[in-house]
Amino acid sequence: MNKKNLLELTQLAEVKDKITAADKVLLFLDYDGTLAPFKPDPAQAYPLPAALKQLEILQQLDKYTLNFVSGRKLSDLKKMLKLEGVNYAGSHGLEIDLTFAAEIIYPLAKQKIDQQSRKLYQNVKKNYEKKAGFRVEDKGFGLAIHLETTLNQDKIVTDLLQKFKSTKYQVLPGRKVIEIRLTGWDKGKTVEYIKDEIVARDKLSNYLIIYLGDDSTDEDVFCQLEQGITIYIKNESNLKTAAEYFLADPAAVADFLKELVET
Ligand SMILES: O=P(O)(O)OC[C@H]1O[C@H](O[C@H]2O[C@H](CO)[C@@H](O)[C@H](O)[C@H]2O)[C@H](O)[C@@H](O)[C@@H]1O
Repeated sequence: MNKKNLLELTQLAEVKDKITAADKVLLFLDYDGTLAPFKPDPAQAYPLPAALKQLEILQQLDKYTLNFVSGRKLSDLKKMLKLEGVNYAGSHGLEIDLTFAAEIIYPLAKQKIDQQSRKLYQNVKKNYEKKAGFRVEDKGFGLAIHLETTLNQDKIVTDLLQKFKSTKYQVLPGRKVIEIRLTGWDKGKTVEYIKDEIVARDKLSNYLIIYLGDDSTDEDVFCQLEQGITIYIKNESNLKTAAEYFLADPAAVADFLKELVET
């Protein structure tokens, strides 16, 4: 696994050259594990102040457009970041709030969810809400089933995959979490959608996309992005990723954002 640590000088120089050559940088960031260190309670997982400080500066620069893409609910994501003049995508992009759009965009609004899929979703929710060792987060567009321990995670995932097999929902294992969300949309499609909207609105031709993310749902971006800079935030896991570069943790992300400010 020959991944490049972005905070090493050669890598940084490579990235800075690309930034200098572009008229505009579309900077996309995931939230949990990228800007905010993991906490047992999601309500206590705040962005690192050092990262927020740099984001506030970048937001003021004409060169940058800031976009946040998270598995969290849109309202939750906005509450945690509290940044004005930036684009937000919550629920893995199933709810998108663009600064220049009149309304919230729901990419799968037209998709009909059959009775059987709805029923199963509610049953699974109720079932895990009652179980010790689990915490269920209902985000409307999906469930996050948080696990205290990963001991039985594989077995639970297998069971849920079987249950949701012929439904409108997909089951995605993460770090001590299992996400159940609507099929047909992901963070990769979200980034593509937001990029197209910005490019059309600002008539951009010479732009650079940078995406930073830390988990399996961010891999959809790393795999789908045709051009741009992809950065994996490793945290405590290994370097199994399609991203080109890596950073150690949210503190390293804050350092990288500072480098962007200074470029
Ligand atoms: O797309 P992200 O911004 O990375 O969000 C993914 C999920 O993150 C949250 O859960 C994770 O972070 C929590 C806070 O540190 C932690 O308690 C939990 O164990 C992690 O799985 C969030 O609660 C989910 O809704 C997001 O989908």
